Amino acid sequence: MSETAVIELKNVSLRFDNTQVLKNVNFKLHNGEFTYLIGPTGVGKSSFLKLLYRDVVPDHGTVRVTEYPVNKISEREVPMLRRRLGIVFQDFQLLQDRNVHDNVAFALQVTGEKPKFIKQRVLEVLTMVGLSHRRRHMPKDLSGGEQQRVVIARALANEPRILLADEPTGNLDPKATKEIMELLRSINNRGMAVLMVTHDYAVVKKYKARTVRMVNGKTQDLVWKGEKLVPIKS
Ligand SMILES: Nc1ncnc2c1ncn2[C@@H]1O[C@H](COP(=O)(O)OP(=O)(O)OP(=O)(O)O)[C@@H](O)[C@H]1O
Repeated sequence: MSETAVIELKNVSLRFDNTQVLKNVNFKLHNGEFTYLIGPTGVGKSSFLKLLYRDVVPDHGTVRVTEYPVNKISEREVPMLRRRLGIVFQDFQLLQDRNVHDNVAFALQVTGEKPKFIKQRVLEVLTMVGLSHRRRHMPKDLSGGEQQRVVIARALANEPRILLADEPTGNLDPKATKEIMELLRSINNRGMAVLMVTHDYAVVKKYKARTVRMVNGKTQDLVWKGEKLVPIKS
């Protein structure tokens, strides 16, 4: 694994009205690394992700995503930054009036790709997630796990450097959770960095990877000690 950081936060603080969400946070995600971000409800995990795709800007500190100094770029550069990131949420957010192919194609149309390339790339990413045979189906005719795989295919369409996943298994049963985790791990094995927010301790335990907890506005790296996740001693 390369030691190059694809995400770097330096001394980042973020506050909403009376809530101090992050306090002087330093964090790195390296190229090709898989990392879980865990922590109780309301601690600021989603806000952390929002900082990366410039949905919110920090009060202090710097955020870098690949070559983009996120809090310094102009509005014009935000779409380019976002192309570096594939984003997957818990609620599938597929367009219900378009079939699977067209949902994935949409991500490529908005970035101005040519129809011939779009057709080829959609087939490629749907094959990667094991759903090319379902490309003419409507989202409502797919299971939850299949819908989430379409969302992942859509997130991969523009060849991002990093996949951000906010509770990607949150709405899924154990079988679908297993499929999604195996898919995310295989995407990571092809070299893509993955930052996954989760509440699911069973998932973190079964598919072990670097685990970072958010607590009191800080991030803290954890390690497995027997059956328990404990802070790394600094
Ligand atoms: N746009 C906003 N305006 C004001 N407060 C906000 C805003 N977004 C988030 N917050 C507050 O910031 C804190 C962190 O919220 P965030 O959604 O990042 O937490 P979370 O760890 O992702 O929670 P959950 O696990 O429930 O999704 C919460 O107290 C929330 O109410």
